[in-house]
Amino acid sequence: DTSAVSRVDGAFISSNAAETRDWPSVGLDYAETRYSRLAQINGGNVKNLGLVWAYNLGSTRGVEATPLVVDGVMYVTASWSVVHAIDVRTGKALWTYDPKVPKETAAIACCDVVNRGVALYHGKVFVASLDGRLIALDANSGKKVWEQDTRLSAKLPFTITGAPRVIKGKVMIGNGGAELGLRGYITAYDAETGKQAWRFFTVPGDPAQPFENKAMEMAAKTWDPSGEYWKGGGGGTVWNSIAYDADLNLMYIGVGNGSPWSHKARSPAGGDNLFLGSVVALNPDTGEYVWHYQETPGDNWDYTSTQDIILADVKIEGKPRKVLMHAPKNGFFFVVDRTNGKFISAKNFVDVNWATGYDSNGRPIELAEARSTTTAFDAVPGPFGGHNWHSMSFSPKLGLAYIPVQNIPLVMQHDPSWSFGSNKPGQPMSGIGWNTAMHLNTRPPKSLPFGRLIAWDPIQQREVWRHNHVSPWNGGTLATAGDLVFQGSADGRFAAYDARTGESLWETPVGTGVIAAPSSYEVDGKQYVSIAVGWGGVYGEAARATERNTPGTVYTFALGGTAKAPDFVQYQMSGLLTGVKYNPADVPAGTALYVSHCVFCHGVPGVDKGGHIRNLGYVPAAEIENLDKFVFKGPMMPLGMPDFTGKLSKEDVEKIKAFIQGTADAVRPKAN
Ligand SMILES: O=C(O)c1cc(C(=O)O)c2c(n1)C(=O)C(=O)c1cc(C(=O)O)[nH]c1-2
Ligand SMILES: [Ca+2]
Repeated sequence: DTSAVSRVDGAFISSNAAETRDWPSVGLDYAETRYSRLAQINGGNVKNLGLVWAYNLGSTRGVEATPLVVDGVMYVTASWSVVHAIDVRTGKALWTYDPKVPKETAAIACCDVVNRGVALYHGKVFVASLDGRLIALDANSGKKVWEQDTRLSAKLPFTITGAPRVIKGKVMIGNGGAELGLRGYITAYDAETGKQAWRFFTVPGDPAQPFENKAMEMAAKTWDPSGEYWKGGGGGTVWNSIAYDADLNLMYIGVGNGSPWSHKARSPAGGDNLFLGSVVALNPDTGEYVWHYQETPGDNWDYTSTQDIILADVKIEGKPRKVLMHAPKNGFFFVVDRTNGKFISAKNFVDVNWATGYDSNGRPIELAEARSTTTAFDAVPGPFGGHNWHSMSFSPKLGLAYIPVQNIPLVMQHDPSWSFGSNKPGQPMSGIGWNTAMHLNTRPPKSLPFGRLIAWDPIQQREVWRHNHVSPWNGGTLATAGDLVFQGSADGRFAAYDARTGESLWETPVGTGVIAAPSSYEVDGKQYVSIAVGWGGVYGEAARATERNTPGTVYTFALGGTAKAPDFVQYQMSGLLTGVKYNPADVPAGTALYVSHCVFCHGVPGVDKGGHIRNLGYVPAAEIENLDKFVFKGPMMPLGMPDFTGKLSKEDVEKIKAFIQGTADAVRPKAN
């Protein structure tokens, strides 16, 4: 019943946490545990789990949302921030809402046209749209009640992919865009009216202007103004995690990477660059700074700390402690005292080569080569992170966190020729506004890709078990009181594991790669598990691990479910490109242009196999022969492809063609 959302408020979310019959906020509870206390589905019967219904979201790009469910109604988002309200009892739509995001927004979205879900409060559904709006909908009708533009300016590359959270009647939302160049912040809006309550910036602004608050005055001391970081914004976007402790009246935000990535370019004399790569505790009533813990001082590797923050009460050396747990991109698992931000412990959960560990003050012990400004560094983890936004969960019963971890190799090298807004061939995606001040893969990476699900003991700081996946970029996790861990995978399966041992207990194909996290809830006394699938996210644009390409779909499972899965769609790709005429002398210049305009979406021609965006080494030759017709006001613009008119010349396009066909020729197996 959609009217049940009228009962959702802070007390509802807090009391639901005891039994978790509903799933009323994106991380399930304010502590963001993603631990369902339902145990009807358990290790003994999970093999009888079956499909109850599948719902086609009608999307072809990444789906990252966790389905929220209250009283048998599901609220979930698809690509392009489209909201679907679904009746769990029938699997049918109650309403949908399309915020009609302009398609050209895709060009300023670093990481796919994704959305991680909605928030519910007092009869409203809140969604943040890719183009930077926070929208309140009537939960009954799906009609818009209010809308706010959260951007500082429509001219700046603001996007939103994250789910809002409602804390004490205020809707909290940050944004993305630090790859292109922004100053990060989080804003609170009144849930009823949409009126802005407060805004907290995460990095200092233009020193010619007064500081907004004492926290900014403190932060500014850790930046070198000769880098003129405020011109590009400095970064520190709050694009994913927000947790809340009602007793302490503190909310915790995860702060993103530096903009540009290169520390040297951003802050030439060094400095920690607060609050990049930090967890910051704020007063939710006022947005005032309370404390911070910086996990990556002086970020130089796109090491965001926006990964999920989980709050837990644990015993450490016999003493009960209120902690937060965090596994950010930088590869270390952190346990921090959430009352005061004091470091407790950190240990790497994947191999890392930028630091050997953390000292007792919570500072990383770095390796000098990781900051070399003259040589290339095979960063492990790389900018994709040892763990990205794919949600972790925590079972308080077993004391284990379940983390989708990975390595995606990438070599980084400081680019001394970069200046803010420069667009030079070879600067990664600078043609659509990226500002990394790093060259990438100037030589092939030596580290190897992998993806795993690990169970991590935060007290002992050690891995308890691991399950190896075939590829990086697997889905978020759900832990349950039935001692199960649910997770979807890049190769298109949804599976349950024994939460104690990691043993695979059940799995089902879901038609495409999975990146989102599942949720679990009870309707009419029955426990359900739902997962929204849709391959994509930043890695999934250009790479994939399954031959299936089924549209975005929500699958809902229960014991004894017998529904038939929809027909799965095969990924269509042409053979390796052949026959496009080109001048081999154009290949080097074409390579540099391809890097500055095409590579993050289309991958390396003939090497990558395409994600939800096609690899240009595997398209019909006629399309590459007519490449100019695709890059200048081309037919893919309605799908989000940028128009390169005025950015590339006809000659540039010839050079890019040379690179595409030349690379395809270079990788073609030779007949002997
Ligand atoms: O710095 C930013 O503002 C920002 C934003 C986002 C985003 O909003 O999705 C991502 C990232 N950075 C990022 O570094 C990253 O690895 C990433 C992956 C994804 C995704 O949805 O797959 N988004 C983002
Ligand atoms: Ca980033």
